[in-house]
Amino acid sequence: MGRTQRLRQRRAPKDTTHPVDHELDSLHVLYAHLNCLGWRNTTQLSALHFPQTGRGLCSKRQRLRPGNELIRLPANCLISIATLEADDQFRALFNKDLFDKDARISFQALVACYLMHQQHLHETSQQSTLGAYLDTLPRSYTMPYFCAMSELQCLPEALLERTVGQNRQIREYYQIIKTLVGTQHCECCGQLYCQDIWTLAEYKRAYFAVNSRSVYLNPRQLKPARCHFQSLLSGDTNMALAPFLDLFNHSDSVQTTAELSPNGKGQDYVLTLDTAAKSELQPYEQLFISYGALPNLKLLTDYGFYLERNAHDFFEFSLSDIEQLIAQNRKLAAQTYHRNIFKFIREHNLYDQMFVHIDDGCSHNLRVVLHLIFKQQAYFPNVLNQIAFGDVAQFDDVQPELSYLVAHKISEYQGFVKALNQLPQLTESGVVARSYLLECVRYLSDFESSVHCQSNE
Ligand SMILES: C[S@@+](CC[C@H](N)C(=O)[O-])C[C@H]1O[C@@H](n2cnc3c(N)ncnc32)[C@H](O)[C@@H]1O
Repeated sequence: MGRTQRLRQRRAPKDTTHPVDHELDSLHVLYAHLNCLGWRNTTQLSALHFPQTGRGLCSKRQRLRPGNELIRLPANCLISIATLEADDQFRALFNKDLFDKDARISFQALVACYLMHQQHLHETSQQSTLGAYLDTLPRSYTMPYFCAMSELQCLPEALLERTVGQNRQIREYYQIIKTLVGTQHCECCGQLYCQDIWTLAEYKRAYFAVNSRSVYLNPRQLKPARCHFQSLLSGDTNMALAPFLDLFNHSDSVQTTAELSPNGKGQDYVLTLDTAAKSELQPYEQLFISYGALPNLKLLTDYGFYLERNAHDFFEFSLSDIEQLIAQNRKLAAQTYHRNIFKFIREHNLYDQMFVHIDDGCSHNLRVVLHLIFKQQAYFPNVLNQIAFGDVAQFDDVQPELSYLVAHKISEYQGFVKALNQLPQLTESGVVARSYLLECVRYLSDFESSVHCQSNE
């Protein structure tokens, strides 16, 4: 055994593993490719498999502290609007004369097309400039969007709503892309674009690759003065894919900043660690970045994972949750309610932001809505003034109803978990969704216990 290998064996902690061979190969090709583009891996980052998160990044040699740069990637390594605009072959697929102001797509949807375009070049002629990057992308994703139909039937409304929204959006964009590009044949293989190459299944995968791996950019940065795609796009070109940098996983206990910074010749995309739970991160310890102050529902539906005891989590209720509670709870069902109370709440948008937070308690809107439904005795000509300007304490009398609502939700989510457990098998997305539901049950149970602890104090 050589000296390097002995050192490696000594240093790598037992609970991490190196990526498997084919992944290692593609990562090496990517290092080399980025190196040619000017990336110097000054923090000696390396990809490993970590038991909690799967593939992620650590530094092999450096100890990193808040204030240190995590990575400095030359801007020409990013896949941004500048990359798409500079690619003649890709631009030629989109005939400007066919752009329609009533049928636009997001920049994210266009970048997904670019990934498919490069993937096809990579597969058919090995001529993609992004081949090295494409080979490092995950082969599958774990958002509920990719759940089997039988699993979707066991998921709560809040998850389904988002998944259905994503599906609507993806299909709308795909239809527009089909109209623009679909009937063209590929020059190198003769196949029809949307029928054979950019299939809907491929598009979905590419869409979520971009959704879960892109970094934010100021919309004016890296955008050429003349933009072929301008009148096709519905929003800003405020994101980019960042090869290798997109191997950082997310944590709620770090703060990081990202900025484009001049480097003498051009610009670098620099990620800096601002704060972390520890004052120093050791070699081989996983390095995390922050994707934002995101609750678990968003992490699950957009990124396909959730965090246990996520500091940014909260649990949101809908008005129909309260309607269902009334229908199912004998005591509440026996009560009489104002005939138009739900209409009134809907008309005045009082049902927005009805949530509980483990430290902050019940949100103002949820308290007000529970009060209006369960406590307001007379009709309320002046109730909106009271809500906006009145004494908040007057809405404090809803603790029993809040407890019923939380208990109702816990039992509903336990029911969904049970239904998932009864399926003969689960997809990867189904497994992640089931553990997310259990985390929600844990969150709500802890919320309920903390409320009781407070009232006993
Ligand atoms: C930008 S990528 C990060 C690298 C990714 N793990 C990989 O191997 O390609 C984002 C994806 O990583 C995963 N991820 C990020 N943070 C995570 C975490 N804290 N726990 C589990 N998975 C995480 C999710 O699948 C997410 O969609």
